[in-house]
Amino acid sequence: MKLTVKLLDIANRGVLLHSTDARNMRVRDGDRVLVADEATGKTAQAHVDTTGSLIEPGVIGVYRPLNATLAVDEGTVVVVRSAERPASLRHIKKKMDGGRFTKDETVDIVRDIVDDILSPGEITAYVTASYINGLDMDEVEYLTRATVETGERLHFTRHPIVDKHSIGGVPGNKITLLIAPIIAASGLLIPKTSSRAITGAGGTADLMEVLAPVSFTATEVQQMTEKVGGVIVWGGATNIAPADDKIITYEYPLRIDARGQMIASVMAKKFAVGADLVVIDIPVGRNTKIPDPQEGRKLAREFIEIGERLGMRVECALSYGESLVGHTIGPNLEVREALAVLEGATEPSSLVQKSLSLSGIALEMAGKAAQGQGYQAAAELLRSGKALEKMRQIIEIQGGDPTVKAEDIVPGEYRFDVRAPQDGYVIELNNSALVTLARLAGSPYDHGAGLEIHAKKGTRVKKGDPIFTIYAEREWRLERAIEVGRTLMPVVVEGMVLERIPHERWV
Ligand SMILES: O=P(O)(O)OC[C@H]1O[C@H](OP(=O)(O)O)[C@H](O)[C@@H]1O
Ligand SMILES: O=c1cc[nH]c(=O)[nH]1
Repeated sequence: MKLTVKLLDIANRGVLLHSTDARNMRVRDGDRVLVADEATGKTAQAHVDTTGSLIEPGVIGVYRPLNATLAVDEGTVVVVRSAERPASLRHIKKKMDGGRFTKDETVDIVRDIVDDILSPGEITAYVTASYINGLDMDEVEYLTRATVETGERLHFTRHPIVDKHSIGGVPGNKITLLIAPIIAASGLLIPKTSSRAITGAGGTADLMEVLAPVSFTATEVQQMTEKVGGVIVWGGATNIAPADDKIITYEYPLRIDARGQMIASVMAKKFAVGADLVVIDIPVGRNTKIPDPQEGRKLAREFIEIGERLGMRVECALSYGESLVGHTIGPNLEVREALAVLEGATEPSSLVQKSLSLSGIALEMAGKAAQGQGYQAAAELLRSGKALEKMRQIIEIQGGDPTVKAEDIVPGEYRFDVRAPQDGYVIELNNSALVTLARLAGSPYDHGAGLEIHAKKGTRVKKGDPIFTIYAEREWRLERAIEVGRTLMPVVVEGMVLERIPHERWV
């Protein structure tokens, strides 16, 4: 059918048809059409929305991303016809039924995700099918390679390129803000790209954004890394492994991290930046992604195997994930805590030790420290202030204020202290419930939102002592967090039935 173009500023790969035209073409909402500009021969596939009022029959509303491909002007007459569903939908259905993806099927799916051919619902179906039925090592390798090949890669002349990645799953995991500057301060190159929150209340990209912009092109990432030794940027803005960030967008609401998807997601980003040496942090423990250490060891071997297949040397660290790293959850609170350590604070020991241990492994792998001396070498880079100086250079080159101090970074103005209802010992801090409260308080979008824990596991508390404080930038969010907190009660004080088991509220 020939329709006249009206350009619409809508940010998804779609078109708007008048319901009369749609009916005549036998297409419905959510179906696909092929739009062709006969003058230029350009064609593009798009999802259909229909309307009875926003446009007239004979007109087609072309959304901005589609016009990025079509490049038609307002008023152009284009040919529109119904398009069949992409093959990748059949592959997703196959996984739902327990089948295995072939290499080509994996490429189809990843390409259709990157090119916005698959709708949000269809990508969620892909993530869910992979989450339920899993991926074997070949499927993970295909997925890793396809995720790399559909994006840009960095090519450094200097080697080795070092990188680290946490699979996440433990709240407060702000260690990259320490590890990246320590590694760079040692003279090694670390082009660190991070994702935003997946299952937590603040991904490293969300944290770093407090200090400096995190959206850069692949070329800029390479140039900045070559200049100062390292960066901490948001992978989703770089076109490095573009499928990764799109898939993570649909894992976030469900708070899932499909296992095989996770391995491929992490290893694709490491491979795409040209990493030679990679340290993977695998938090294990209740309420993490890997509750069982045995499962953690298996996952570690799989990371190492995929590294072998792609030519990267990988070492993994199973880390304590039973309770949060440090004492804070949420962007400003976490950045304040990490910056304080760079400035010389020796607490919280969980944050310092985990950061130095992982940095130490990287330094030993790169030959910057003898076996077993990595921790000490990292500690010296921290103690000497070299890591702080390097972090200032990273902040500056990314366009932030290099003179920022920890005390400058403050949490939201609304706060509520959750107090111990009775004397006793804190015997549990439920990670998942803490994340739920932090998200309810507004984290990571409201940088000032989050939690500060005053009494970690094993701490003796008296009736009335504050156990943790909830911060928010908006009063109604604080109220909501308090309300839900009353039922979720993420802290158990010995001898008190504080841990009700409500039906979990997902946010
Ligand atoms: O939200 P959850 O699932 O905890 O994990 C996601 C976080 O873990 C990784 O951190 P890093 O890049 O190694 O610092 C990712 O990049 C992301 O920031
Ligand atoms: O970057 C990450 C971290 C955890 N899980 C992912 O899928 N990607």
